[in-house]
Amino acid sequence: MKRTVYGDDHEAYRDSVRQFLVRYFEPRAEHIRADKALPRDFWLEAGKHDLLGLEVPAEYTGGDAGDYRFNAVLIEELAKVNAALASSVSIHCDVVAPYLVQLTTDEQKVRWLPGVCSGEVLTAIGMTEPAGGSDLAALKTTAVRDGDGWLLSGAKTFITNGYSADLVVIAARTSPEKKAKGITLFGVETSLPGFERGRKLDKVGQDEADTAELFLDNVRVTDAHVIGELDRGFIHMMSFLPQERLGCAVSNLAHAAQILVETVDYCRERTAFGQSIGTFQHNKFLIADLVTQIEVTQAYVDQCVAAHAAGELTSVDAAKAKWWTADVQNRVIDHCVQLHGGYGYMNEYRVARAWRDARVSRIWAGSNEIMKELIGRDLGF
Ligand SMILES: CC(C)(COP(=O)(O)OP(=O)(O)OC[C@H]1O[C@@H](n2cnc3c(N)ncnc32)[C@H](O)[C@@H]1OP(=O)(O)O)[C@@H](O)C(=O)NCCC(=O)NCCSC(=O)C1=CCCCC1
Repeated sequence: MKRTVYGDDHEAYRDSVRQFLVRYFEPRAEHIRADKALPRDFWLEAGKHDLLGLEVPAEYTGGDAGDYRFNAVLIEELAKVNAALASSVSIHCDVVAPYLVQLTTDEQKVRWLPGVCSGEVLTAIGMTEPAGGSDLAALKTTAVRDGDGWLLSGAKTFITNGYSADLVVIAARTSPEKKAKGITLFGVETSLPGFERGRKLDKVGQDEADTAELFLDNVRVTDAHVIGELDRGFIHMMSFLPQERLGCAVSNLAHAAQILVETVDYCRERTAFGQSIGTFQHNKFLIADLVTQIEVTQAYVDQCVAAHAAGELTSVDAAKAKWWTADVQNRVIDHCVQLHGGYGYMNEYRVARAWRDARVSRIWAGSNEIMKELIGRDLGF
């Protein structure tokens, strides 16, 4: 079935992203995987090729696409090549950028956005802490008034891009007595005294995206670092999380769809008992089942993308898309491993790495259980 959500301009952008990845990512993929981070020159090239500033107005040297469908095209193409690449790049230009564009003063925009678009200022967001991720309103990092500034102290963990970032949006508690209504966001330059990065965390998958612990020990910032309104940080995060979750859904599905395409090719070529393995009824029916799961899910995700482009996506729509695609992705790729037989368990095979990469989709950016909690609450339970 022809997908109708994207027009000719989106497809032209898709082609340019593909060409960029063939030229600048694929030849270096093994080195990037071993290094467990995207190198800075990759980010700088991505900046030159208009990959990083889709959310950013042109006056701050962004692309000013003004249409979420370009973001979705970018995420799809990244995820088809590599799930971790999609995670790392989308945190920068699809997750953090909206905070820096929609909640900042003109002075902050001038200070941060040109570097965000060029790849000179790499970003991350610090929500999750060692003591908790799902219960976001209970975060413990503090921001205490100190003269005309603030002193930030605490720890963040599982921060995508945290090891390389130059600017991190940190959620900190400004009013201890008010749980959700006492959190403020700060744009914190990682060069500030008292800001330290911990280890580059050793994950099960998603090797190409760096993930780190961050420590803040009395990091002094000014009011010019406050992003959005004082004590409304939780509400700001709640209003941007649907876009992050939709981005995860787009990525989850594109990743699984691509691995399935490659697996179907494998099933055509691989023979056993004198015939291609795709022709065995068990495998034929399984492939039919998997293709159907992908295509039917694609229709819902495309509908969510169109709704978000029109400003109509609800947090519940995004929650449904995120948990469902995470399950589809894991189920489909697990079957793809099985269809590859022993090769499917070898790390040198893409399908094996995809299987490791997919597992986190059910955990991060709001676990499947938190997504179902949101859907259940919406039904009045
Ligand atoms: C959904 C959730 C569990 C909700 O929490 P509670 O039950 O504590 O809060 P609750 O009772 O829902 O609300 C508090 C107040 O706040 C108001 N409000 C909420 N949303 C909004 C809103 N949109 N606008 C205005 N007000 C809002 C609410 O009305 C309430 O006010 P009230 O006290 O009644 O006066 C939330 O905490 C969550 O979502 N966790 C997952 C975090 C999570 O997703 N990390 C992910 C970190 S990022 C990550 O892991 C990665 C992403 C991608 C790749 C790398 C890793």
